[in-house]
Amino acid sequence: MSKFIVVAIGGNSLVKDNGRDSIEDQSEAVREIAVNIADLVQAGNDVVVTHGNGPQVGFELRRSEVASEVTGMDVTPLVNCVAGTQGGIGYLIQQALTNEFIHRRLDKKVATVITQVEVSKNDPNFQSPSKPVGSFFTLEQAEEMKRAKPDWVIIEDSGRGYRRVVPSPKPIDIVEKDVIKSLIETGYVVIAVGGGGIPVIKTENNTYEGIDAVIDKDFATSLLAEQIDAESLIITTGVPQVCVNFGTPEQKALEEVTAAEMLVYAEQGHFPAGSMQPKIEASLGFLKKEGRRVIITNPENMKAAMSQQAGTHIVN
Ligand SMILES: Nc1ncnc2c1ncn2[C@@H]1O[C@H](COP(=O)(O)OP(=O)(O)O)[C@@H](O)[C@H]1O
Ligand SMILES: NC(=O)OP(=O)(O)O
Repeated sequence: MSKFIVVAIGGNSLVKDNGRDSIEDQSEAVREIAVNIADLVQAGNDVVVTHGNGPQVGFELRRSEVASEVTGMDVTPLVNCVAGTQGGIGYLIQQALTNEFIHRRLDKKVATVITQVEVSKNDPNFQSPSKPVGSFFTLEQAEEMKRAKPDWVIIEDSGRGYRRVVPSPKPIDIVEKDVIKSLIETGYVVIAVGGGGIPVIKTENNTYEGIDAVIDKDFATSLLAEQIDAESLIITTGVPQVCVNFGTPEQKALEEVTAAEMLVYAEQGHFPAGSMQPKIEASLGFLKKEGRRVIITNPENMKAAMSQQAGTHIVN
């Protein structure tokens, strides 16, 4: 199999106004990202796209909970909210990329694969929710929500406000990996493991069944990149570079660092759980094989980052 670039799009980078969940805003953000991805494809790279859904899956769940309170309809299980957002965001990316290829007269087809990702029902992360979803709250709003919803777990999210968290088990296997590989080998630009994939567990009969959780898309993306033997992983997020001492007067952006150096920064506590830490851990997992490269940057800088002029580059 030839070498591929896997591009992961952060769920937060698709949201402009966190309170609104506007499809118009998401479409615009996706169209901007599609231009950058099309540049990679036009330059001759085989590209696989993955994306997050943290904000969107929380909005979807909340919509369903509020509708249930008003109408008595059943609340949509979290796993189905993941499936819904995977389809909805996949559609936006698929259409934006297809249109970009039409504009450029590039003979490229795009396919989104509904992807199930296996997790263990015994994963300890089911007991300690850590994945931030949905809106950001102020401290006052968070306290009010905790009083109204005693079963919610709410944490502070990287200095950006307070958010509800849900269980986030580690991905073990990508159920549709062979379908994804075949599509890539046939020349498709594939969108897969959206929202970290739909979490499923293996039953005693060796079949699959959904389980309520949101898998971190950075871990699922790293596993996919591993399983298709990708050469590079580009993680796009809300910042142009990874920093040490983030959000303090001593903040310093990282340009090129080795995996060993990044591990030291991680151990020193520079990367918070639920935001930058999973990206770094997923990157270090992918970099265990020689010759690979991870780039972390924002969508605007993706092209410049490919020629080493932007972003944080992590190498072996
Ligand atoms: N050390 C750090 N360097 C850069 N950004 C950081 C750091 N620590 C936390 N962040 C924050 O984490 C965010 C990325 O996490 P998040 O928004 O949850 O990811 P995603 O883009 O996948 O949705 C960045 O946009 C930034 O605000
Ligand atoms: N599922 C997931 O990790 O989404 P975000 O990238 O939006 O946090």
